[in-house]
Amino acid sequence: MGLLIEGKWHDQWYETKNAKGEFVREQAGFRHWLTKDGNPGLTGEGGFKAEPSRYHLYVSLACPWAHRTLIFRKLKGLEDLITVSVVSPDMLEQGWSFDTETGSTGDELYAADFMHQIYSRANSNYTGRVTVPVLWDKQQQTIVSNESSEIIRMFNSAFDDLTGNRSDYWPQPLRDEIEELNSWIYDSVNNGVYRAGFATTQEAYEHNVKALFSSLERIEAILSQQRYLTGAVLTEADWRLFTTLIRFDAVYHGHFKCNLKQLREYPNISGYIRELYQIEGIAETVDMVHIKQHYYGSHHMINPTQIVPLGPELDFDFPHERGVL
Ligand SMILES: N[C@@H](CCC(=O)N[C@@H](CS)C(=O)NCC(=O)O)C(=O)O
Repeated sequence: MGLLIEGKWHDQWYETKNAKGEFVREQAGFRHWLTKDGNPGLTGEGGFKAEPSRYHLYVSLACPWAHRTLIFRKLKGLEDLITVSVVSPDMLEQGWSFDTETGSTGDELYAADFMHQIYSRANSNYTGRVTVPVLWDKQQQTIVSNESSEIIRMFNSAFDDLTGNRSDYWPQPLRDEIEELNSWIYDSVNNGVYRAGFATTQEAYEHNVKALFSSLERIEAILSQQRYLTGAVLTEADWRLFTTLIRFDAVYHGHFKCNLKQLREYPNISGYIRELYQIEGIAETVDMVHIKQHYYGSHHMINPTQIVPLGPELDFDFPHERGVL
């Protein structure tokens, strides 16, 4: 685990001392937008037109942020247009690395050994953490974006004219509501589990676990009244939440000590997870072996023995019964 400083790799754990034991997630460094016509998007530069076979995703199957992009690739029928490389579940001294042994693919483009080499290829002087997902442009040989929340918005519409798939997970009338949900769910749940797990003081840990569970109670209440977060329509906000929920009982509950309850104890959240999991193509994006191997095997500071627990036994295939709402 580490970062690049002026293009050189340094093996270094997260700095939490300056923030009273709090884990502070770094802002993503590449923020261009892939668009229908190649015009610039909200940030960064233009020149990234939606075209078949031009873009590549680097993902970890363990990572909830990368998982969002794989879900949108699936939902939007982009599998033939956008190729994928899957990193090794182990993120050790060299950070994310490539192998072909464990359900990983190796680097399909350049046969690199480590993900930091992909970042250096895009910018030989890069300073920052080397994260997944990465959306790579094979034509310009650079990173379009390493920010999942923006990559899923690109996937939501940029390729629609090529695929004819116009399903919309960010519908105009719901955007304000989605933004509001995303905001508190990101802080206390998506990033909240990390803030609990990577905290290095008791106070920071407790603060984050309490905030996490108060948001889970709030989500349980919402989902007891309606099928999805905004009501009857499944949106981006649900998919962003899903990738954290599906990992919860397997890793965040134990490894990150988010253990006031298991999600199995929340009937509405549990049914909701199963419903989303059972949507066509989604189960294939969930890899519990990579998920457990990554977290328990990569964070030495939390789990020095690297032993991966056998349980819990989880079954997301039984009926969700959310149709009654
Ligand atoms: N803002 C990024 C965050 C991505 C991120 O932090 N990914 C984790 C994996 S789950 C990572 O690569 N961490 C490596 C590190 O922090 O050094 C996004 O949502 O795309």
